[in-house]
Amino acid sequence: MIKVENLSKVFQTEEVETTALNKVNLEIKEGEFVAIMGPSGCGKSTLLNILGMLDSPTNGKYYFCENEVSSLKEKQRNTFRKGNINFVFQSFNLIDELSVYKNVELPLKYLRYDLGKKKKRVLEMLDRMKIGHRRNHYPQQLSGGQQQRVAIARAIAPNPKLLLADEPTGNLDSKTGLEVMNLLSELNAEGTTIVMVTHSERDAEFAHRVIRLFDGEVTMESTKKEFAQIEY
Ligand SMILES: Nc1ncnc2c1ncn2[C@@H]1O[C@H](COP(=O)(O)OP(=O)(O)OP(=O)(O)O)[C@@H](O)[C@H]1O
Repeated sequence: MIKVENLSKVFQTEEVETTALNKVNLEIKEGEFVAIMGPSGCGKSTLLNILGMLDSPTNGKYYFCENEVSSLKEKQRNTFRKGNINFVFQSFNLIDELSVYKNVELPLKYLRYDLGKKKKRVLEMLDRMKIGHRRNHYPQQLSGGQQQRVAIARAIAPNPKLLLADEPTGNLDSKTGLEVMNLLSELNAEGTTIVMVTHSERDAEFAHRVIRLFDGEVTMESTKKEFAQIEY
């Protein structure tokens, strides 16, 4: 599904040049659950943003479902991303002015789902995330775990091929975080490919594979089994 070749990203400001990613090579197969780990500033979010086509690399190639997408213009990238890739963030990123129902409905509106299909899908996703009983609430009236469940419902409503999660449990207590990880794991078992940035060794245990970054370079990839042996 994903192939990245010699991918580099350099941020240039007036005073400094930062190499956030340095010749990264990696492949992610359809159906995988991959965790990206590494110390603060090593390039995890930059990589996730490029995989999610929110940003483009300075050098190198990015193939998504065998299409070379790194050279696409922003508008083309946006079109390509819609329906294919969606995100879950540490800070939930829900729209405070919209109800839970309307938040989940939003991506389907952009994809021009017809009315009946849209309603059915929103209700299905809310039930799936066990938050249907709060559909008329607003984000601020929900707990952190409930907000993240709404955010996941919104992310998966268009049935994306790839779900990208940036520290999805970062703002949650341990028990609620575990619930969210179980939901992500279930979604993965049902076929959604997941790439997740995390600082949590516990959350990484849910992944099939861990990619470790250090100073913008991949330093180690391990399978779940090897990872378990290394860490414990
Ligand atoms: N828009 C930007 N402009 C300039 N430098 C940037 C920008 N975004 C990221 N960087 C730099 O690129 C490097 C990698 O940042 P990135 O956010 O990808 O790290 P990270 O591994 O996700 O860190 P953390 O775990 O703290 O979130 C950092 O040195 C950061 O300062």
